[in-house]
Amino acid sequence: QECTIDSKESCSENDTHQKYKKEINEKYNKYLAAVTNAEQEFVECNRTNCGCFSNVIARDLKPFQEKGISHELINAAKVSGATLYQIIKGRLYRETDCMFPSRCAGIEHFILKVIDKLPDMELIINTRDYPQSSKYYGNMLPVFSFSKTPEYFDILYPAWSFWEGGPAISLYPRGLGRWDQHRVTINEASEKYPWEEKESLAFFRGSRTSSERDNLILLSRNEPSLVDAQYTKNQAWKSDKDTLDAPPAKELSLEEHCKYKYLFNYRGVAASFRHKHLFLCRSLVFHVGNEWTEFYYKAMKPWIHYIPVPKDANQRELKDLILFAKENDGLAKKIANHGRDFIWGKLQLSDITCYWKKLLSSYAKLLSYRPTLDKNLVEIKKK
Ligand SMILES: O=c1ccn([C@@H]2O[C@H](COP(=O)(O)OP(=O)(O)O[C@H]3O[C@H](CO)[C@@H](O)[C@H](O)[C@H]3O)[C@@H](O)[C@H]2O)c(=O)[nH]1
Repeated sequence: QECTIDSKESCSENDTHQKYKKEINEKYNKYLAAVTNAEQEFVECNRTNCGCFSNVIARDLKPFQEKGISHELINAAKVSGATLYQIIKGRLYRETDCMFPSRCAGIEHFILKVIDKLPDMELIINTRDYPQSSKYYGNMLPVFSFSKTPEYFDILYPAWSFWEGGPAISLYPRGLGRWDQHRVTINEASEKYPWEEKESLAFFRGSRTSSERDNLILLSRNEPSLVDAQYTKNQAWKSDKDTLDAPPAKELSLEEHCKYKYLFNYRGVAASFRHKHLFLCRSLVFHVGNEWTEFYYKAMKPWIHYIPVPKDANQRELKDLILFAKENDGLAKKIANHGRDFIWGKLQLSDITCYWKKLLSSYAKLLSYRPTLDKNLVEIKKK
């Protein structure tokens, strides 16, 4: 039997070490080649008129271009958890009921900012986490959702949590939100913990909304000097089983995340709101999986702005990627700064407003009828 890292029986101790060194070198070379490749292909996007994200609007609206969006299609798109809105003569109207009132408020905040520049239209906004218009079953529906995978037709809009309505945890009892304020406080924390003074640990705190997170939690239990990743409670927590057979960890603020060099981002039910915050720490973001996205993810590039991690990475693969970052500290710092500069410079609150305006203006052009005011709706006014 051949001596390999996984079948160690026929190895002498020296053999195993040599084999491991060879394998890890090959892996590191593969990662370094990926960096070189990404750097050669990378073109900085232009923020003017939300140019970094326009291609997402074009992509999401394209399927509806040929036939346009009829009144019947809008009616069909009234799926559960989705809310009908109308914009008529520069005023915003909505169904009386919204499944998640603070999410609706977080959406309305932005629409009201640009309302006088928008033509008449009606639209269906899904306030649940999960997208609604599958490419594999049912009809193609013009539903607006904050997150999706390539398997959905949903039209992406900037999440409510840029303003309010994000997940409520004990640290943020009114819900994560106010991106403008988090930007300032996390930026301050990043200055308090510059790269050279950060702890050389991989870090994660969050609840078990997806089992994809398990391998990092297990690696942390096996190698606490490399990773500190622990599950916290969420509202669905009933027993230690829900935190992978360990007591729930204490929550740590997003600012406190900045103490650590390597921050992991995982999907939850859909994309996770932690994603944009992690970059502000000027820590290196390890972004796991590439299926679940929000509107701005596509503009960020693997190996340029973050370290891409396969969604099914086992403990060994996770460990190798973290070790790679530790061994290549200058490169790790460069990617961390690049990711931070993107989010700091190109994902400002004004970019969110800009995206909403461009998205709704482009969407309205696809309506094949002139909407008239539905008397059952209520007017939503600026607060
Ligand atoms: O110690 C902690 C624990 C959590 N958080 C933050 O709290 C939020 C919620 O975290 P978590 O409980 O892990 O939930 P997620 O899985 O990230 O998000 C869930 O909630 C979102 C909004 O409801 C959905 O969009 C996601 O798809 C869903 O998985 C995130 O922004 C975390 O960064 C902290 O800041 N410190």
